[in-house]
Formats: sequence, structure tokens, C-alpha cells
Amino acid sequence: MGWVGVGTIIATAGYALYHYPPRSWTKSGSPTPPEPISDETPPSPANELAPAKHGADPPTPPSIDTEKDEAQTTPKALASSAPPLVLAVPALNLAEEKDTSDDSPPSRVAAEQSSRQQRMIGPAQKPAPSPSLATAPIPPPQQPSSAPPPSSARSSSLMPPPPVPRLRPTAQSNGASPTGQLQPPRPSAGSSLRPPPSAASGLRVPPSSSSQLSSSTLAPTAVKKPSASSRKVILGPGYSPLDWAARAAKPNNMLRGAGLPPGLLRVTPSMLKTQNGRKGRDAWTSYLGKVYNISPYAPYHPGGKGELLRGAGKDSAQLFQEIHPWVNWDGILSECLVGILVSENDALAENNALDAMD
Ligand code: HEM
Repeated sequence: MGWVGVGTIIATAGYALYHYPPRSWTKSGSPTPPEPISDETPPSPANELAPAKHGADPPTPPSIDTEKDEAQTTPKALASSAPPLVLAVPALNLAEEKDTSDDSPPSRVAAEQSSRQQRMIGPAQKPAPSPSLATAPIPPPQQPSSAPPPSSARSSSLMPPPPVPRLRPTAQSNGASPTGQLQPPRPSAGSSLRPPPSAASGLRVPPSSSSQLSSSTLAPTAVKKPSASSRKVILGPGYSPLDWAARAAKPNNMLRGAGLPPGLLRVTPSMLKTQNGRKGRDAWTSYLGKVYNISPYAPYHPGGKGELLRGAGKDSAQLFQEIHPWVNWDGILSECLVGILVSENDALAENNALDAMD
């Protein structure tokens, strides 16, 4: 609007100068040139602005505005519309060719150029009226090529470009939150990785059950206390029942005792009483009419040596039956058999009978 105002002011000034020229122009006869021009171009102010423009500043604001509006739509028409004016507008052609090459195909450019040419000719319908008209359209294309038209054309061509789609895919890729571009690590992965803990918790169940089972299973055994009747002792190394069995199985094991005659002895209670395991003698005991030397078995007795020797020099049948009647006495002490138990009377009578025979 500012340029239009300035243009109108200049036009009015030119119009005033034209109708009321100064005396200096009339005296020297210089005003002759404006007269023919006025005859050829009566109405349009733009054509009148051309002479004032040459006399004034180079930019020529009014012509620029008029051409500016037209240049936004079809700036290319000027380059091809005036082939004879190409000499005066070398730079103008380059700028317009760039715009046409960038935006529209050659057929479209030709159509626009033809329409532009018709517009430039306007109502006068004269192809190349005067140098003033020729110069008038020339400057506008130069300036619009520098600032306004390219910006509008470029802006229109750059409107759709890629930056927006770049931002959208990132947001879409991130997914849920529009602002959360820094939220790629999603808790879902964490939630998907949390099953191990659940598995761990699942593994925790067995321990509890095992502890319960262990407690339940160990409770009876742990709580179980040896009864008062159980008086087993810890045997020394090499004195287990198997060791005794191995020793008894050997021939000439000498388990009956050293210095005894072969065969079974007739042992009276008095004799048995003297074999109590004291003073270097073996401990004998009787069970069901048989006399056994228990001294070799004493270290192997599970109830201990003291318990076993409680029956030394006497009959152990009562004690044995009270403690462990299930034990196989003969199977353990077969090799320890000394003789048979006989009464005193029987032994005395037998001795008397032998003396009588002599
Ligand atoms: C004087 C006679 C005896 C006495 C006082 C006596 C005493 C004992 C005692 C107190 C126990 C421990 C029982 C327990 O803790 O449950 C025991 C175990 C045993 N005694 Fe005797 N004992 C005698 C004679 C014998 C004889 C002559 C033999 C072999 C023929 C023998 C073989 C055993 C055996 C094999 C055991 C282990 C039983 C088991 O594992 O349950 N005992 N005895």
C-alpha cells in the first residue's frame, strides 16, 4: 500500500507537471517530448510513471507493485513475451527461467507466457509501443525475481516437505505418549522379564514344602530319645558283630581258652564259680546246661563288657532272657563252648566210681 501511495503521488505530480509545466521547460522547448507521449498513451498512469521514474530513483515503486501482483501468478511471461527486449533484460530471463524450470513444464510455461504477453499489451493492443513501455515491465521482473515471487513459489513448493513426516514416524514408533520420545524402554519388557521372579517365587514354594516335610519327617526321629532300657555302647574299631563273626569262623581260634583238654569238660557249679574272669582267669557262664567262655566275646558285646560279665562264673539264663531273648546265643558263642554243666554230686559220685575201678 505504501508503494501504491507513493506511486499515486508521483503520478499526480507528473500529471501536474505535464499540465502545468515550469517556465524553464517552455522557454527552452524541452517539453516537446511529453506531448507526443501523451498522444500515444492517454489514460494509463503506469505509462506516465515511466518518464518520471527515469528522472527519479531507479527502483520505480509503483511499477513494481503492479508487476508484483502479476508476477506472483505468471512471472515467466515477461521473458518470452518480449523477444526484442532480450538485449535489455539478460538477467531477467535467467531468473524467470529458473522459476519456470523449477515449477512448471515447458507447455505450461508457453501458455503462461502467451497470457502474460496479452496482459502486458493490455487495452492499447500494441506489441512494442515505446521505450518507456519496454522499460516499464523490465525492472519489475528483476526485483520480484530477487525477493517476492521466488519466496512465494519456493514456499509453495516447500510446503509439503519431509520434516513433518520425520517427526510423525518417531512419535508413532514411540507409540503411546506423544511427548515421551525418551520412553522407548517400556515397562512391558520389564513386565515380560519379571516372570523369572515369579518362577523364583514358584521355586520358593518347594523349599517351604520341603522344610515342612523335613520338619515333619525329622521330628519323630529327632525327638525320639533312647529309652532307658536301651543300653547299647559304642564299640571300638574292629569289634563289630561282623568282626566277631569273622574271628569265630577261623580255625584254631582258641576261643574256648588256652590249656584245656580236647573235648567237652564236666563243669560243676563250683568249678564254674571259680571261672569269673578275675585273677587272669577266663569268664565262664552257663546257659541251658552248657558252659561258654565269654571272655573273648566281651569286647564285642553290644551292651558292653560290664553287662556281659554280670553272668560270669554262674548261670546267665535269667539275665539273658530278661534283656534280649531274641538273640541267638549258640550261633554267636558256638566256638566258645567249654563243656557241660554237671552237679557236684554227680561229679563226686563219678570220681568215687573211677577210684574203685583202680
Ligand atoms: C550275663 C548276661 C548278659 C547281660 C547282662 C547282657 C546285657 C545286654 C544289654 C544291657 C544289652 C543292650 C540292650 C539294648 O540296648 O537294647 C545287650 C545287647 C546285646 N547282647 Fe547282651 N547281655 C548278656 C549276655 C549276652 C550273651 C551271652 C550274648 C551272646 C550270646 C549277648 C548278645 C547281645 C547282643 C547281640 C545284643 C544287641 C541286641 C540288639 O541289637 O538289640 N548278650 N546285652
